[in-house]
Amino acid sequence: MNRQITLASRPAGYPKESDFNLVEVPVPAPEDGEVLVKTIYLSVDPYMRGRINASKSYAANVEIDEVMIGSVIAQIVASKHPNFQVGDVVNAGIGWQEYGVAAGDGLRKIDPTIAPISTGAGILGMPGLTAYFGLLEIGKLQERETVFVSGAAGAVGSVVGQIAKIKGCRVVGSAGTDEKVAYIVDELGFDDAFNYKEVTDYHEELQKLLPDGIDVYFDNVGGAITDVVFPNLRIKGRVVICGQISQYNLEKPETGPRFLWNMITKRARIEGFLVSEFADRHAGALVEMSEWLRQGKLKYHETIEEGGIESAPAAFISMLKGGNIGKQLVKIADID
Ligand SMILES: NC(=O)C1=CN([C@@H]2O[C@H](COP(=O)(O)OP(=O)(O)OC[C@H]3O[C@@H](n4cnc5c(N)ncnc54)[C@H](OP(=O)(O)O)[C@@H]3O)[C@@H](O)[C@H]2O)C=CC1
Ligand SMILES: CCCCCC(=O)/C=C/[C@@H]1[C@@H](C/C=C\CCCC(=O)O)[C@@H](O)C[C@H]1O
Repeated sequence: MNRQITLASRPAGYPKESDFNLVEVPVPAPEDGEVLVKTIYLSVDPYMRGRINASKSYAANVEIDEVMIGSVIAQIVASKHPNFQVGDVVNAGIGWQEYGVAAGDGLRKIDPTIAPISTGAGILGMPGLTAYFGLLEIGKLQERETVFVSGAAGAVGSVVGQIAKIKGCRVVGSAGTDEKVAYIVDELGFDDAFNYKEVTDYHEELQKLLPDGIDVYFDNVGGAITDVVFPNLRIKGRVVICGQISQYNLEKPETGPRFLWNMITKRARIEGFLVSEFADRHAGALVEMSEWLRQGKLKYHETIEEGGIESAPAAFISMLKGGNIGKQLVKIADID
């Protein structure tokens, strides 16, 4: 049998475990052009919070009793596609379930000789690519500039800071615990960082840590931290809107930012993006990122919930509340 997590109810505020159901269905069979995969690691990501709301956003919602949306690192157990063999490891968008059928066309193979396969959902997957394209293409980062990244100890933010260091920049990050602050400074090489839950005056903190101002702000969180970036921008600064996680679980959205006149005086630019816009360049970026990983210029951490498919809701809620360092995954099965 195949165990799946379905959406039971639409959460108000933070999701609860009771917003999800565990159900059992028969394992499906692949048709021509398809593969049957067994999930090894399940990825839980912030964007999933938006997909379980009632109101439509930029992408389709998960309906009640539907399997939760998501991508997995999985092993092929049956193949009816000429390019895939039993045993191959792939990244497949089958959602929160132990087994699933996926179309072979467009499926990304994971090379287990480069790094552990779990990285295909993290530093060598969608979050790593988000950092790469957000910083280099949207942020147009130049050597020796100054960078501030919020959500700096997470899957995306931790890579943003390291790429900025590779480019010779001064990098400051914000994160929600002292352990995370120590991790990004001591392990990842950020120049400085602060715990946004302890610091009360963000403006004063940014003036202290980045006294010459910010060339590129990589925004993963939005809210009060983002508000105070605007007066701290340098001339021609760039604000990259990657995510706004501080707002995803609010029942009533906050107002702001109210410092946008700084965009005029600083002749600055603000731009949102989706990593999927760069899909035709993902493969090339992964080659460069893999090489940085091999050279030790990029490091990563994963927070892995070992409790199987039934623990996916708890891992998702924990990630939304800051329980992860680096990429949050759920281990579903061992690889054969
Ligand atoms: N534009 C795009 O294409 C993409 C955008 N994203 C966005 O990037 C951001 C980071 O994603 P990802 O790296 O996967 O997730 P993370 O690994 O960073 O995990 C989420 C983190 O968000 C932080 N957080 C939660 N609530 C708040 C809050 N109120 N204020 C500040 N921080 C908070 C927590 O860390 P802490 O302990 O520091 O609070 C938590 O660990 C998200 O906003 C996501 O939506 C991700 C992928 C693609
Ligand atoms: C208003 C909500 C903003 C949410 C921003 C965000 O987090 C967007 C993320 C996705 C992202 C990932 C979506 C699917 C995962 C693909 C599977 C994989 O490669 O591992 C990207 O694809 C565009 C946004 O939908």
